[in-house]
Amino acid sequence: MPATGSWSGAVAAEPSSPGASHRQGAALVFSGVSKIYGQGASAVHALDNVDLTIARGEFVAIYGRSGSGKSTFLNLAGALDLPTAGAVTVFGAPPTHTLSRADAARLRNRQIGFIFQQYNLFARFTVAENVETPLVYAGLGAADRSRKVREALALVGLEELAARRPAELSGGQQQRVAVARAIVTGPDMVLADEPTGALDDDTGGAILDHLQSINRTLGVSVALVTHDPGIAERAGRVLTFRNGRLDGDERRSGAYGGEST
Ligand SMILES: Nc1ncnc2c1ncn2[C@@H]1O[C@H](COP(=O)(O)OP(=O)(O)OP(=O)(O)O)[C@@H](O)[C@H]1O
Repeated sequence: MPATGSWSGAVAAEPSSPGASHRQGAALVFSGVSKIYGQGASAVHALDNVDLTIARGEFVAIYGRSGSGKSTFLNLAGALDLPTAGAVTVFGAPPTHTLSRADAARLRNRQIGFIFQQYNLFARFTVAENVETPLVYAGLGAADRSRKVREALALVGLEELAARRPAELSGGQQQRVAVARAIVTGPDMVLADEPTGALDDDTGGAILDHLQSINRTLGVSVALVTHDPGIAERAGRVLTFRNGRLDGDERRSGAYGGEST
């Protein structure tokens, strides 16, 4: 595979829009994907020749020890970073390394929702304003934004807290705001990096329940990074990484997303 680790600048075809024919087929394809940070003696092979496909509607745990390559996987899957070699394809769009930065940003905004361990909310914005942010980037009008924000907050049970600021919320409530922000644009896939890592078991379990509900009722694919086996076993499929290699691919019936695979 040719080295692909920078934005080519070439203007790729417009990524598919939600509701288009990509609703059938793969959510995510990794073909011979490697990621090397640094060069020479200090080079770190964070991902090593990874091949995998995640189908539309799956709920997948990305599992492995610290340093196994989980976050690197998520960054490549979300077109936040590029592989050093190989190709990453998201919902049938051209491979991420062929997209311009603008096309990659559009792909992220339209089709991918991100959730992080530390919530990453804007402290000075209200709950509603935080959830509204991706809709502003998407160019929606004020009335549509307001309706979608209300719907997303209702999905996570936070309508009453719309006017508060993040510092006035519990950790679990802040993560529910992050979930609402991740789904407000109607993405096809949610990528979550240790979303329960900062929460106690019960509160974290409630976040997983929200993600399950989004997966089941909206058909949104979910890829959730965790180093916690108890969380991984709730997913319909567990992809285990070890030293940058895909070391296991286990499907479970009856778990989240288990029926759809
Ligand atoms: N920007 C970077 N520069 C250099 N090395 C990096 C960079 N990001 C990650 N790495 C290295 O790549 C390897 C994989 O890191 P990654 O963050 O993907 O692992 P992880 O499984 O998510 O770990 P954790 O569970 O601790 O977050 C590690 O050895 C890490 O030190």
